[in-house]
Amino acid sequence: MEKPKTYINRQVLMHHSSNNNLPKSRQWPLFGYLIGMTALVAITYLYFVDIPVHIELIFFALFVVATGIPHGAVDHIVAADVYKLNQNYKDQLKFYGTYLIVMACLGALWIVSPISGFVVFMITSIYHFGQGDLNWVSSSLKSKTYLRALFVSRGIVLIVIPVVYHWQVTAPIIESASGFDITYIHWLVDHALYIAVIALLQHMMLMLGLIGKIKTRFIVQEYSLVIILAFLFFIANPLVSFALYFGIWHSLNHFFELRDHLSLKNNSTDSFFNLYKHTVPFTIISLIGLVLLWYILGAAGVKDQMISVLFILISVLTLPHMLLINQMYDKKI
Ligand SMILES: CC1=C(/C=C/C(C)=C/C=C/C(C)=C/C=O)C(C)(C)CCC1
Ligand SMILES: [Fe+2]
Repeated sequence: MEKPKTYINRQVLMHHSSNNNLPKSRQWPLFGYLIGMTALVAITYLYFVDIPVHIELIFFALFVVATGIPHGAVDHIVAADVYKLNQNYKDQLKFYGTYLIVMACLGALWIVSPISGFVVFMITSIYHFGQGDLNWVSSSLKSKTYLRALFVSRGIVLIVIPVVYHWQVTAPIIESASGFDITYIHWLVDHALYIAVIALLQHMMLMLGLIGKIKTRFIVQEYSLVIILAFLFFIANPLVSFALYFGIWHSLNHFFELRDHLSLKNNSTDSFFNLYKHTVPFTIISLIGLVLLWYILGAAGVKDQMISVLFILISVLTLPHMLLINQMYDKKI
């Protein structure tokens, strides 16, 4: 008589925990639209191999400006919520001060040792993307070690495939930022395909541990997502595939998570568009900053260094964002 009881309890528990925490981006019909869009871009690459570079760059810029930058531009609201900050001078100074100090630390590291700056950026990005994608399974898992391993493993798929497999495109960007040419690592270039395939397989294997812990339907969904994303990462220009992932999976999902999380206390963020409105000031400041940088570098005659400066700037700006979001999720776990 013991068996059926345990079974029923587990079913109830699974249903309860996984349904309550299923993020918007994993719910139908949105999940279907996003997967469809991802597949559409992949199929476009499959049939039209020679997509003009300027179209690719426009696509990249569009997503970065529409959702990428804005998803970090509400960090002040997230921090106010996570650290219970008030609108007073002292608390504001605390937030902006800490944010700037973290930025300055990574900036200093980039100057002292560009390779270390780059490595810190890659490791933290891997964790941040994995956490954003898979935090919703946390309430269904007892082992936090397995959860964190899943985050790292997902992040590896998202970063290693586009960066290593497309080394012809990414190596010059990495070299201009870090001073290090990854093509010096011969095994990396010679076995780029194997490395990318292993990056994918390790995650597919680790995800098997989810069986029995979350609904089979959600596991099938998650496998489909990983396979379609990996397919896109293999065949598309890495800037395009990354922008698509960053724009419609990472950033959009982040907005939905924040809307649900923040609206509990703050009714000015209760709808998606209300939250999006809050991103406007810092998004505009970032864009003005970018335009200014372009002119300053142009005037100084070092426009070629735009990519490296931009890359370092992105890493410096995103480190406090990644640390803050980690704190936000840790409070929820
Ligand atoms: C190295 C490298 C890339 C990696 C970019 C990364 C790692 C961005 C991280 C952004 C973060 C962490 C945003 C936070 O929300 C690209 C552009 C794919 C291609 C060129 C080479
Ligand atoms: Fe982020």
